[in-house]
Amino acid sequence: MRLMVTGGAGYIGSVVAALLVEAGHDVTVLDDLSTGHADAVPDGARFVEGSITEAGDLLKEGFDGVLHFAAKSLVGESVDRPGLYWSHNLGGTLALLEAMRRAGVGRIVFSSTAATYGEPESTPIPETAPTRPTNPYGASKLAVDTALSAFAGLYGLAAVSMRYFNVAGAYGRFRERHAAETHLIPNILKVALGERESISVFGTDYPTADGTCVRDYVHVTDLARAHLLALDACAAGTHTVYNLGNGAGFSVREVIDVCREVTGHEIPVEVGPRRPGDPAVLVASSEKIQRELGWKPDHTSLHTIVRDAWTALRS
Ligand SMILES: NC(=O)c1ccc[n+]([C@@H]2O[C@H](COP(=O)([O-])OP(=O)(O)OC[C@H]3O[C@@H](n4cnc5c(N)ncnc54)[C@H](O)[C@@H]3O)[C@@H](O)[C@H]2O)c1
Ligand SMILES: O=c1ccn([C@@H]2O[C@H](COP(=O)(O)OP(=O)(O)O[C@H]3O[C@H](CO)[C@H](O)[C@H](O)[C@H]3O)[C@@H](O)[C@H]2O)c(=O)[nH]1
Repeated sequence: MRLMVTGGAGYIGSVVAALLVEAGHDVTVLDDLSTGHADAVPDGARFVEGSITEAGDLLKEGFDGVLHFAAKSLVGESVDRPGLYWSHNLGGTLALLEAMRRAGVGRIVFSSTAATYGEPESTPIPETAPTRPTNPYGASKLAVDTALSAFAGLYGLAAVSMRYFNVAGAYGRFRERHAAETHLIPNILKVALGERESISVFGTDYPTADGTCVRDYVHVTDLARAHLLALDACAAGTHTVYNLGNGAGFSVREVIDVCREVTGHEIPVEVGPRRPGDPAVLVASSEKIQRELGWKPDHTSLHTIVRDAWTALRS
């Protein structure tokens, strides 16, 4: 297929672009490099520097589908600058959807997020759980999911929203490389590399076994493979939502222990206050995508996820 990957110079988009090229697709990456890196675009993919708000002319070249990763995705920043998140994530995506409609591009796979659910009533979280986002980032992604349903119903768009839980690990050289890094695993590994003194643990008074937050870490390669399945399964006039996670939760302290094992570094810890808006436990039920598309995570061991991130970081 001839495919456009928005945000393909970023962490997850670059891994998906690499897998698409390997699978023989004709891939064009559209990325404004606001948080991505031109050298993360895989060999064999064409790179166009630009915004999703200006995708119209490019789309008219003729594409079979779009994989849409481009977004602002820092929860804390979204609380401080909600307008930026609404205009960038919702406004930007609406412009992209209109341009796709005008160009006759009828298929999209979209990066949604566990943040659309907010504080869950129970875990693991299925796709049928209430969506009550607790920050503008999650709200803007949920609004896009709603728009995708409308475009599917009105214009026959084939759309899939992938709700990622905590994405981690690396695929070869393709790794997480954010200038303003907020995610737990890359920040712990910076301590092991000597780029940070210690890791702050945000809260030890949660109602969990060791008092720290529990998250579901999914390997980026497993996550990326799911996109290829979704692309094939897209059906005209339907919008389908899938959760993507490992189905197992690890606490912040458990993650730090695994990072110690993998790196051999003592990783000093500082206990800090809770980070506003962090739910205690977020674990996915990925039963729907396993049942409907036959997806199964291969790299479920946290040790493997951290090892791959560590190897890529040092290469
Ligand atoms: N990393 C996670 O754990 C996680 C979890 C849930 C959802 N997501 C979603 O997955 C997607 C990818 O996340 P990531 O971690 O790879 O982020 P990233 O910041 O590494 O990648 C995003 C890419 O999009 C580009 N971009 C941003 N705005 C753009 C625009 N208007 N036009 C063109 N390019 C633009 C950036 O330059 C960057 O290369 C995002 O939509 C994010 O919300 C990520
Ligand atoms: O330096 C740090 C960084 C994080 N944490 C903790 O580690 C856990 C994981 O935090 P991350 O920032 O790595 O990930 P989040 O769970 O906050 O965010 C992820 O899940 C969200 C859904 O709620 C969004 O989808 C978001 O894009 C995705 O990265 C949280 O409990 C957080 O409080 C620390 O203790 N110290």
